[in-house]
Amino acid sequence: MRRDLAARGERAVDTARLLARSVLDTNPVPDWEHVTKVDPEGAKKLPLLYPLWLAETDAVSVGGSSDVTPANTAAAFDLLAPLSTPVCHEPSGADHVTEQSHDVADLLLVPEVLNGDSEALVGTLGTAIESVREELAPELIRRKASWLPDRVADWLAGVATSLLLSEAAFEAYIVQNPDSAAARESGVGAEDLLDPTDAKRRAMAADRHLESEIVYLEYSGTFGGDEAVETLERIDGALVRSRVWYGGGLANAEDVRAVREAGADTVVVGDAFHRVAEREADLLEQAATDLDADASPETIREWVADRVDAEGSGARFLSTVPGVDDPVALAREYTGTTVRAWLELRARSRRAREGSGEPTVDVQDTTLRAALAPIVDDPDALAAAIARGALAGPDDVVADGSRRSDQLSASLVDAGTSH
Ligand SMILES: CC(C)=CCC/C(C)=C/CC/C(C)=C/CC/C(C)=C/COP(=O)(O)OP(=O)(O)O
Ligand SMILES: O=P(O)(O)OC[C@@H](O)CO
Repeated sequence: MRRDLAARGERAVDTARLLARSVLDTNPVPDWEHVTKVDPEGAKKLPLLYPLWLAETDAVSVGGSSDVTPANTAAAFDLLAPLSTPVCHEPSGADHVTEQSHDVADLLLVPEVLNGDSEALVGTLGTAIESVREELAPELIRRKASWLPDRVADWLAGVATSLLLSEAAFEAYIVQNPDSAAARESGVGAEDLLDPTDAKRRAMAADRHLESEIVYLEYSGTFGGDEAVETLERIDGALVRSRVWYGGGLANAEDVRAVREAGADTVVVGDAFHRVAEREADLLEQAATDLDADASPETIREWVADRVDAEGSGARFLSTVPGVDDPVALAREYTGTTVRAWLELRARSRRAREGSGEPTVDVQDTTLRAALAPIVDDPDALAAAIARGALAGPDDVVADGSRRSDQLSASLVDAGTSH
């Protein structure tokens, strides 16, 4: 009798849960329109004033499928932690999840590939869960409460592991570009690509069986075109709870509109953002040759206007953000501020080296600090972190013990000699 009652109670809870899943939006992943993927690998740089560009996106996701390490992940989080924009962590290996990544990230995104090898579906995930349960969580509890009896500490480690996973959002990837690093890492070959009908069926399985918070159509590095649009249209309306994310090759408003109209809730942009930093490195070098350290804002504005247009990387990145009305004007504004900030930092860094010999830069009353003030809570700390990042050469040890970063587009290490 008691068992009957308990079973009936449980069934009622299940029914309520099912009903809630279908009627209410119980998905903890916000309905973001635009996510920028920041790859921590050293070859992928950040623009010097990355907080300005990233203030336009709804969320940042830190992760990449190759050459990501615990160290470059930590360095990326050091730079991104002070932003007001939400930051997600998308690890591609168990050891990328650390106490720091957990503290800084607003959301843990766990990839599982629906059309790759079993390692990329559940193998790496199993290894990661084991490592959290048996290493990360016990270490954390030992550090925070070394006095706890072993059995209690072990029980708490189990609870902490369950909590981490219950708060995570699972991403069911459909990887459709066999030439991408993501495909190589997840064992997706040409024979594994899915046509729109099969993609929809697996998306439905991910939504209703795996309960994945995100179904991610991934063309990493290339735009999926008509095939992606057709797949999204097929998936659209078939899912109950999962958000649909599209990523791959987005660098203009037209393609963004096409995938959004086809049913993508969120577009993810990676390469187009890192290209802003790539192009910026050359531009700053040129600016240091063409312009005086104390060039007026007007002179800088004209210099930038001659070099930044709709085909430039800044405008292309901003054109992928649905809320940005005039990408060229905004790209000119951000690039102008970057050039001013850079010329100023170079001059200050040179003066500091000539004076005390110390490679430090005072960021008070700088263009850098002023540009950050409206968009973050602690502009002093962030300006100092950026200046430090630009000052740190690949072999420098940063005096205050913070991690080195070679992720910024430009370095002040060798920049103090001209002008
Ligand atoms: C649960 C915890 C603690 C950790 C999770 C660890 C897991 C499950 C990692 C998943 C490994 C995996 C399946 C990796 C491949 C996933 C993938 C398609 C990533 C997308 O990579 P991109 O961000 O596109 O990278 P690129 O831009 O470098 O191609
Ligand atoms: O780098 P791109 O081609 O923009 O792709 C974004 C993202 O889907 C990669 O995981």
